[in-house]
Amino acid sequence: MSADGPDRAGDGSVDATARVVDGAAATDEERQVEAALRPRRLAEFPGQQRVRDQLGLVLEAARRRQAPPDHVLLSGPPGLGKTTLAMIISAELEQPMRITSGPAIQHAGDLAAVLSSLVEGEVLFVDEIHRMARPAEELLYLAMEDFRVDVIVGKGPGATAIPLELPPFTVVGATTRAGLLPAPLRDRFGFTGHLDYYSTEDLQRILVRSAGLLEIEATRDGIYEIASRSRGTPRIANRLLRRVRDWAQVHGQHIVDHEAALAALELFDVDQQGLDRLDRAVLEALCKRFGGGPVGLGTLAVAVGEEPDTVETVAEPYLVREGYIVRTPRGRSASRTAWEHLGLTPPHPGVAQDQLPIGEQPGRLDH
Ligand SMILES: Nc1ncnc2c1ncn2[C@@H]1O[C@H](COP(=O)(O)OP(=O)(O)OP(=O)(O)O)[C@@H](O)[C@H]1O
Repeated sequence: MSADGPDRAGDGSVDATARVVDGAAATDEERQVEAALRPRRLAEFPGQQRVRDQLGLVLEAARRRQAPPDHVLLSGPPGLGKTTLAMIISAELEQPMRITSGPAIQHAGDLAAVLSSLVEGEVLFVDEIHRMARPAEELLYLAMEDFRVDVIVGKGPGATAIPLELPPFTVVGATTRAGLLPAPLRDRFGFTGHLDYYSTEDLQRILVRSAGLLEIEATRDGIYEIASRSRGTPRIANRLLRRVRDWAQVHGQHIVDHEAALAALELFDVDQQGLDRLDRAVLEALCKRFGGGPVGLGTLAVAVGEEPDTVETVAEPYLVREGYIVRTPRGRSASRTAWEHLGLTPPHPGVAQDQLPIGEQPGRLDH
C-alpha cells in the first residue's frame, strides 16, 4: 500500500484493493511471512477455545483408535486460522498433508488424480471448498463416504466406470461460505468447526507471539493498540504489527510502543475501531449525503466511487457486524453508532421502523 493511503488516484475515490485491514492474504510475500507465524500445534494456538477443545477431542480419539478421524470442515471469515488449523491437524495426526483448493479443481478428473494418489491416513486440505465444480463435488463426497472413486475410461457411449478403492484418508475443507456447500457434501463432514472473530485479549496474545518470532521489541500498550484495531482478525493484527514496526524503524526507534502504534495506524488510515478510509467513506456518504438512509447499494457505491460488489463484500460485512450499518428492505441505513463514530448527531432519537434488521420487519422484501 502506498504511504498516502488508498486514495491513490487523488480524486477522492477509495482504492479498495490497497486496504491494510483486508482479512484476505494479499501477496506472496505476505504468505511467506504468514507461514513463519503459524502456530504448529493445537496447544500453541491462541483463541477459538471451543473449536480447539472439540478438535482436540476428535483427534485424540482418532489417535487412540489408530484410525483416521472423521472429515473436518472449518468455516469462518478470512484470516482467522482455517489453514493454520488444517496444518495443525496434519501435525497432530503425524500424517502428511496434500493441499488443493476449490478453484483448482474444475474437473472431476483433476480430483480423481489427487484422490487416487493419496496414501493411507493422509490429510487432504481443500481450501475454498465451496468453489469446487459440481461434478468434482459429487466425486468428492462419494470418495469421502466409501473411500472409492469411479475412474471413467473412454468417451461417449463406450465409456466405462472402473471403481478404484482408496486407502482411508481425512478431508479437511475450509470455507468462508459454508452456506454455499451443497447438503450432501456438508453432511459428509463428521466435525464442523466454526471460527469466530477473536477478542482483543486473544489478539494481544497472538501479537506477543508474532513479535517474538519476528524479533520485534514491543510494549504492552503498543500491542494493545494494534490488537484493538485489528477487526478481530489475526491476519490483520500481524500485518498491522509489521507496519508499526516499519514506522518505528524509519523513525529511528527500535521498539513498537504506544506512540509508534498511534502514528503508524494514523498514517495507514486505521482508526480506533479498526475502520479504514473505505469504511468511513461509506458511513460519511450514508450520514452526510443521504441523511442516514435508507439508500440502495448501487447509489451508495456510486457515492464512494466503488463497485457495488466491493462495498457489499469488502466494507459492509464488518460495518454490519459491528452495528454501524443496518441492512433494511429499502437499502442501507446508518445506525446511531455510525453517526456517533463520525462525531455527528443522529437526526432522530432511537431506531426508525425501517432501520430494523430484515426479518424483524414483517412482510417486506430486500431489494
Ligand atoms: N489463533 C491464531 N494464533 C496465531 N496466529 C494465527 C491464529 N489464527 C490465524 N493466525 C495467523 O493469521 C494468518 C492467517 O491465518 P490462516 O491463513 O490460517 O487464515 P485462513 O482462515 O485460512 O484465511 P483464508 O480464509 O484467507 O485462507 C497466519 O499467519 C496465521 O499464522
